[in-house]
Amino acid sequence: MIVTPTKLESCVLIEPRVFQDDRGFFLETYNANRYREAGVPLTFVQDNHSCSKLHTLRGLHYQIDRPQGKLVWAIRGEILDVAVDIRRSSPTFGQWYSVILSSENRRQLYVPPGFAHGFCALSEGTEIIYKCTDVYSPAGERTIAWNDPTLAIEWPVETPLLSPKDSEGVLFADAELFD
Ligand SMILES: Cc1cn([C@H]2C[C@H](O)[C@@H](COP(=O)(O)OP(=O)(O)O[C@H]3O[C@@H](C)C(=O)[C@@H](O)[C@H]3O)O2)c(=O)[nH]c1=O
Repeated sequence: MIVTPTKLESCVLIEPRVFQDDRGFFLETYNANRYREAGVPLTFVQDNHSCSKLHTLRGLHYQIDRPQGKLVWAIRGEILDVAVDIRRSSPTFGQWYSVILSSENRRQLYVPPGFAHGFCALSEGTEIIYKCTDVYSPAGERTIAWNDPTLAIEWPVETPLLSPKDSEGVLFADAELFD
């Protein structure tokens, strides 16, 4: 597998080795030993699977009480996946990184704990899987506005399909962040 650091501290892009043969393909989507060496140090305790209509945007999400590291990949269609470093002590605090994850390129993005995460679906019925290093905590959920002017994330659509919660995200400047 190929591991590429991103410009954000501890956030890495992984391209698993894909084995093709007459029957189809095989790949390891997670292997504790190799992913630890790649800079994915924590144990995962929850797996999520979501399906999104074209131009759905989910995010920017994080849990303030139980920060989650997330290993994200697409199994159908493609997304623009976005990680935002919201750790005040980090050298890359306030910076974002985006990458296309698709069922074609098989890339995985590791978004560490202490980051906000979001994505935009670039195809109809886009399905993603992500492993999380901590469990869901509804009371600790926080949402930063996807179109926050300070972060100025370059999204591929101007009027995405949003949940009511994501329509009311708070400004980055007003958000409760990590030390
Ligand atoms: C995230 C989550 C949601 N749910 C429930 C709550 C709700 O009724 C329904 C849909 O939840 P949401 O609208 O929050 O789903 P969604 O907008 O897809 O939330 C996700 O967005 C991406 C960007 C992330 O990074 C994830 O961590 C998560 O926050 O699923 C769980 O039961 N467990 C979970 O872990």
